[in-house]
Amino acid sequence: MWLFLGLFIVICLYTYVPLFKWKKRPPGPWVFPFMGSIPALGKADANALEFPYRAMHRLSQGYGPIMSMGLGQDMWVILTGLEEIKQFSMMDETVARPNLKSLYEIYSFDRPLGVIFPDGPLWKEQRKFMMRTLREFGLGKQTMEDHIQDEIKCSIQFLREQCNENANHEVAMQDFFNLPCLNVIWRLVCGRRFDYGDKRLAELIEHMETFTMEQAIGPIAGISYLKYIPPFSQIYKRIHKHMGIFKEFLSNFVQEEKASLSTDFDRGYIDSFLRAQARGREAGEYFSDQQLVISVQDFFTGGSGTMSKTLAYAILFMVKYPEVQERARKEIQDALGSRDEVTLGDRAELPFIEAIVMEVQRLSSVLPIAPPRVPLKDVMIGDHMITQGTQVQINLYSLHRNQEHWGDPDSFRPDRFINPKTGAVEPDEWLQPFGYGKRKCLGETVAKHTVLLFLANFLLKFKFSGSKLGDESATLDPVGGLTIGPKKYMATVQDIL
Ligand code: HEM
Repeated sequence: MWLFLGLFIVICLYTYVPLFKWKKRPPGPWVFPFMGSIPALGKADANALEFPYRAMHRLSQGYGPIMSMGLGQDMWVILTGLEEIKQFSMMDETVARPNLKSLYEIYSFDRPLGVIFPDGPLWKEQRKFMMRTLREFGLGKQTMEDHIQDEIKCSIQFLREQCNENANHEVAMQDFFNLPCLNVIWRLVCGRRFDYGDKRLAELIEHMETFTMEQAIGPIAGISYLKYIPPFSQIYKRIHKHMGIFKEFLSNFVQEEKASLSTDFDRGYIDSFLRAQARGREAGEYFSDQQLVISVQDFFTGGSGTMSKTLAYAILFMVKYPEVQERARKEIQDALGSRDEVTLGDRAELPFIEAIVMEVQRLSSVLPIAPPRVPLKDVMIGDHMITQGTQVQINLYSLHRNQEHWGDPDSFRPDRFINPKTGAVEPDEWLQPFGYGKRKCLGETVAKHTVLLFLANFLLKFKFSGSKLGDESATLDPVGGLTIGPKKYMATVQDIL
């Protein structure tokens, strides 16, 4: 009994004392031993574990755009206001990531590699290389568009086959874009694609989603001792196993690509990286095989699921708002005349489609919280100081649901992005699905083009409506963890072209 009590007190002190190193913290809820601010999160949102970003957003409405709270044995700052996020994201001192040991064990050979999680010289060098290489490959150029268009053609055929499989022409659309979007990334990585029937493709998605769609991954990554406590210990082991298989697949693939490297041209990112590796020191310090494997993994975990979940939400909104779907289709038909393929060259004629994509990105917030940061020295944001070493969360969901700015943040209203006088689509600074500043998403252009081209071409070829079987499951509530997407929903798919 005394031993148990003693142990409890030691754990409480271990988790509580570090929280009070920081005396004048930004406003925030009470912090309790062991539990930190979890009671306040639970009070703000009964489903706080499922939707932590929503619980934080609700709390911030009382505490303001810079809020502090205790999570695990650390004090965290949550940024939810546009000015605060902009100021913080533009500083050199705030590009670093916290030391997420459990995450590196799961994700990247026990240390931060790739581009999403490292910082310092490795991140600088590799981010620059990735940016340059993606640009050379044709981000926003014809080669990339050709790849996307070809994948769209394959997936249109695939949807036709699926909807003809049953008399009601119903398809579970929440996962439909997983395979095509993984292929868009696969082409970027090596210039090739998988056949949709290839079992490896479905397996890769399963391994990856064990990580990206796990609700508990945020707490496991951020609170170092959770991996020892059930049920988190089992979850940790499961994700570790799946990501191990995923990395092994990529490692083997990288070795095969190395063996067949041609001297004439780069098939994809892997070839460009291998060529830089062969050039040695003049190319940079960090061109190891493991760095390549995790960079490729970053493309998949950062790019594939985010695009496919955005598209799955786009179709769900089309089902829920048939009048928006009809107006969008008419805009496409008017722009194309007798042509039957939407290209990027048609964009100027498709302001409403662009507005729909923006509104879908705002309401879905498929990556609701950017990966955490840690300032390398004390920084002033607004009137508050964030002390060196404090973990910082940038809550993008909060920007997208800000009541004051949007007025009706929970309504689906693409016209909010259309200028009523000119009819042109206008970006809004409060829409930041790709993050802001020095660590902004590297795949923004690929993602924007992919989502727009898929959606427009699918709306031209198919009409989507609710399930004839009276399936009520088409809710807008999300599932997931780091990345979120719609729950399972059936759509009736009518082939119209
Ligand atoms: C709809 C699709 C996408 C969304 C919503 C999205 C969103 C984001 C966000 C919010 C971040 C974090 C920014 C920050 O740390 O402040 C990020 C980082 C990143 N994204 Fe994306 N992304 C998408 C697609 C892609 C694609 C297609 C790729 C690759 C081709 C990609 C590659 C990356 C990489 C490498 C980073 C890390 C950048 C760094 O830390 O320096 N993303 N993305």
